Amino acid sequence: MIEVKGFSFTYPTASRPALHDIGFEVGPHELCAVVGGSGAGKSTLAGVVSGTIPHLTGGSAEGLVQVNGRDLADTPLSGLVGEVGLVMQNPFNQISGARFSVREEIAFGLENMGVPRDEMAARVDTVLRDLGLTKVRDRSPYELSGGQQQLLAIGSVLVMRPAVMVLDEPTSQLDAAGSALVFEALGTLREQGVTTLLIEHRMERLARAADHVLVLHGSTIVAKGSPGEVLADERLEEWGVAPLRYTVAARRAAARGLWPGARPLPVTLDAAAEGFGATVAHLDRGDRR
Ligand SMILES: Nc1ncnc2c1ncn2[C@@H]1O[C@H](COP(=O)(O)OP(=O)(O)OP(=O)(O)O)[C@@H](O)[C@H]1O
Repeated sequence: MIEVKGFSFTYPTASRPALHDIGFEVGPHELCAVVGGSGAGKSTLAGVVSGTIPHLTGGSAEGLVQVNGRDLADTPLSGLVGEVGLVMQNPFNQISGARFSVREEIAFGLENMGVPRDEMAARVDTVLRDLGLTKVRDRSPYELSGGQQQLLAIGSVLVMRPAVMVLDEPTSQLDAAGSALVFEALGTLREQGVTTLLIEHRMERLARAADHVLVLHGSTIVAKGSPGEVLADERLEEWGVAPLRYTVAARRAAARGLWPGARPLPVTLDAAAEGFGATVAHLDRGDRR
């Protein structure tokens, strides 16, 4: 569970806050996506929820940030191991380089925690299976594709069994196939009850995968709700986020009376196909009369 209330943060050298008076909650089994233009405060938010900001950066913070009921202001970073895990953009930078195989790399954090060998092997096998990495378990991390490397980074965090995962643009360095692997893994996390905060640019995928979407603009949250509510908002572009092509097409159709009036604008291909299908059926009936 993530709970943020009335939270503001200013970096040590900055004259204005990077986050201003933000509040939201994400529960277990929920995936909350964060979108926003450049400089909106997305990575800062990822740092705040994963505990690195302000612990490592300094700066001034006010308000409440809780992870599983623990107030992050009073919790040292070492106390958050196993509570919250952070996965970043570049999978390559997250590989320790200290281990020879994928299996050993995933076990690395557990070794440092002194987890008994049997339990360690069982936990590593489970993560390998859940993320579809079993077949590459004996390969060097450096021989994997970018998508598999990012799965490995996710696995290395997941094996610590954090209740909360924060992912800061985990697919930005990946091609479509690599992104598909990561989004599949996000589905697995959600099934397992992990609370997930995802900063992401791939709107089509997050429109299908997220339970909630937050829009950050000018350091504050300007919209939050379901993907359908938030991503079809006509102010999205003003907030620095490019709308989905399905929404744009339906909005243009609506302006010409070619979108069913009561139907919300679509954010997924399926919803667009249904809406345009209904329009065509309506026009067909009109022709036949
Ligand atoms: N270490 C820092 N010191 C001072 N200011 C910073 C620091 N890091 C970020 N900022 C500022 O905080 C604001 C929010 O930055 P942040 O990186 O969180 O935005 P973002 O939404 O992740 O942007 P992008 O999509 O470009 O990565 C920006 O104005 C940025 O210049």
